[in-house]
Amino acid sequence: MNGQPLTDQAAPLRLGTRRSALAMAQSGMVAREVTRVTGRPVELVEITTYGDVSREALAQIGGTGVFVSALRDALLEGRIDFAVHSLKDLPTAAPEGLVLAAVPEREDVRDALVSHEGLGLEELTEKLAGAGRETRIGTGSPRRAAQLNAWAAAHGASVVTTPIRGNVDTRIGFVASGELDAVVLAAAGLNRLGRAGEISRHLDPELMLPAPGQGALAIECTGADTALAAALATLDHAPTRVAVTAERALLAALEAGCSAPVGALATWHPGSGDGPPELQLEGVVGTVDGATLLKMSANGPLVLDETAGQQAQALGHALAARLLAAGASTLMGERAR
Ligand SMILES: NCc1[nH]cc(CCC(=O)O)c1CC(=O)O
Repeated sequence: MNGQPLTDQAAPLRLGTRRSALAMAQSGMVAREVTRVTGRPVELVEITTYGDVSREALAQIGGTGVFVSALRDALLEGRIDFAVHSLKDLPTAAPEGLVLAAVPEREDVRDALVSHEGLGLEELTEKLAGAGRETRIGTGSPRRAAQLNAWAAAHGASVVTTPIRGNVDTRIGFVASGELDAVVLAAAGLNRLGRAGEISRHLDPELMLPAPGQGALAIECTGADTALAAALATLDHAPTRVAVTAERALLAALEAGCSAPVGALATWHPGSGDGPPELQLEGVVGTVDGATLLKMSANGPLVLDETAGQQAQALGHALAARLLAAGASTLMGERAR
């Protein structure tokens, strides 16, 4: 064999990551997996992204990869060997010069409520209504606000959604301090931080469709090191990759960014008889005040072969076309073209 010199093989691989507790936790998990499949040590290289330093509301700055661009620059400049992102923070446009080497198996896709006294939405709003006041729920996400407000309207509950930002401690801190009655966070994040015990209730996707790609990670590299790309590819989980492909195709076709009030969830179901499994894609678009929620689903048999990605994209595009025909773009607000 005349592969790379031994010293290179033994050199640590450089994993680029954001420095938040959540990013470090999920990057640490990926690092252990990469060491397992390559036999090489992995060192974490902390990169500060614009999303980490800007105090602007995400709804204002989001949609253009504010958590991602600095990591991609580091990849393209050769300062790191691969990057780990939360898939839901990745813009849908494929970046020049980079490959999505792997989408590992997804964590819990659901959003979670962390509330005063651990109450569920119904009990919480009823209790506070009894005390003569509205329920204040913190979330910086228009998608979550839209669906919370729609739930409140349907249940005759008085809910006020308040934009918040910050890391998990900051957000949960608003509930602990009594400033807010509840906050909504991704269950996957709390699980990966070992803080699942702080979840009061998981929100059923019926009530709260997650963000496209929620709960999944993305491992990105340049592909120049083909041996590394091949090793990373062994961490790919095809059912997850195909599901998030459908969700992201829907998002892309709606021309919505990660900060738009759009939810999507693709789930696998057994096919009929001997047929292939079915991929079901649900999508929601709404107004932040929850006055209108447009919710639709599409499904189709899908074989997990080399055309699976295209089939999933077609499913996402078809659902987007139906949502747009029903007026989705008006709901999301006029977009620059
Ligand atoms: N927008 C920030 C972000 N990106 C990914 C997650 C959670 C983890 C995941 O979805 O994989 C979070 C925090 C949150 O939504 O509570």
